[in-house]
Amino acid sequence: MAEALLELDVGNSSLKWRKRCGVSVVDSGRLAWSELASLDAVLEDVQRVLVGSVAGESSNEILRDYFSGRGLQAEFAQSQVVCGPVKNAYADVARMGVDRWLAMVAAFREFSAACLVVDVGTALTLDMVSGEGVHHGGYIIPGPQMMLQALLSGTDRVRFAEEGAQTIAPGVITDECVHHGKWLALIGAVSQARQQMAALVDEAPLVVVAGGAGAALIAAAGSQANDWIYREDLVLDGLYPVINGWSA
Ligand SMILES: Nc1ncnc2c1ncn2[C@@H]1O[C@H](COP(=O)(O)OP(=O)(O)O)[C@@H](O)[C@H]1O
Ligand SMILES: CC(C)(COP(=O)(O)O)[C@@H](O)C(=O)NCCC(=O)O
Ligand SMILES: [K+]
Repeated sequence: MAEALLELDVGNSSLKWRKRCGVSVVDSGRLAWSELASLDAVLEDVQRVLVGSVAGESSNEILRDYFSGRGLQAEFAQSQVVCGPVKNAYADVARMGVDRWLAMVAAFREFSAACLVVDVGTALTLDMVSGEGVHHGGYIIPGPQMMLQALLSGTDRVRFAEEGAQTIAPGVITDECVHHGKWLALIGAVSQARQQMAALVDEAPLVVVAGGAGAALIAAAGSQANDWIYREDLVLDGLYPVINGWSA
C-alpha cells in the first residue's frame, strides 16, 4: 500500500491542503484557520504530514499541537541553501519564505529549465531560477487584495465596488481604474522581471504561475499569458523533495 500523506501550504490568507496516496491525489481543499479541525475528516489513514508555512511561530505551534493531538508529528519544510541542483541566492536562507523555495524547487524539478516563478497570494513573489537551477534572486510585491486595502486605507476618495472583468484596459470609472490598475501593476512586474531575467541569465525563462490569485492574473494578462504555465499546487509539489531530498 502506498504511504498516505497530508501536505499543507500555510500562507498568510489561507491554508491549502491535499491528501495523496503515493502519486495519486485523493482529496484537496482550501481552509481558513478557523476551519482547521475540519481536517479531522481526512486524517484517518494519514501516516505523514508535510507542512510549508509562512505563518508566525504561534500559528505553527497551533498546527503542531493539532496534529500531535491526533498522533501525527507535522514535518515542517525549511528554506535550504541547496536542494539537488537548485541553489538559493539568499545568504541567510532562513529569512526566505519557505513557500518561495518550495515553488522554485517544484518548478525546476518539473521543467529542468530557466523559470520565472510567480506566486500570487497575499503577496506576489517573483523568483528567477536559471537553466542550471541557480536562483538569481527575486521580488516581493503586495498582492491584489493588499493593493486594494492600501488604496482604501490610504485615500479618502478611492472607493470602489467588486471586480468586474479581469483586464488591463484603461479604466473610465474609479472601479475599473482600481481593479484594472492592480493587474497592470502585477502583470507589468512579471513582464519586467522576465525581460530582466533574459538579460541577466541570458535565457528566456518559462513563466510558471501559482497561488490563489494566479488564475486571475493569467486571465487579466490575456494573450500576453499564452505561454505562461499555471501550476495551482506548485508549493505543495515542492514539499516532498524539500523534506525527503531531491532524489527521493
Ligand atoms: N477561493 C478563494 N479564497 C481566498 N482567496 C482567493 C480565492 N480565490 C482567489 N483568491 C485570491 O487569492 C489570494 C490569496 O491567495 P492564497 O494563495 O490563498 O494566499 P496565501 O498563500 O498568501 O495564503 C487572495 O488575495 C484572493 O485575491
Ligand atoms: C513573501 C511572503 C509573505 C509570501 O507569502 P504568501 O503571499 O504566500 O502568504 C512569504 O514568502 C514570506 O513571508 N517571506 C519572508 C520574506 C522573504 O521571503 O524574504
Ligand atoms: K505568494
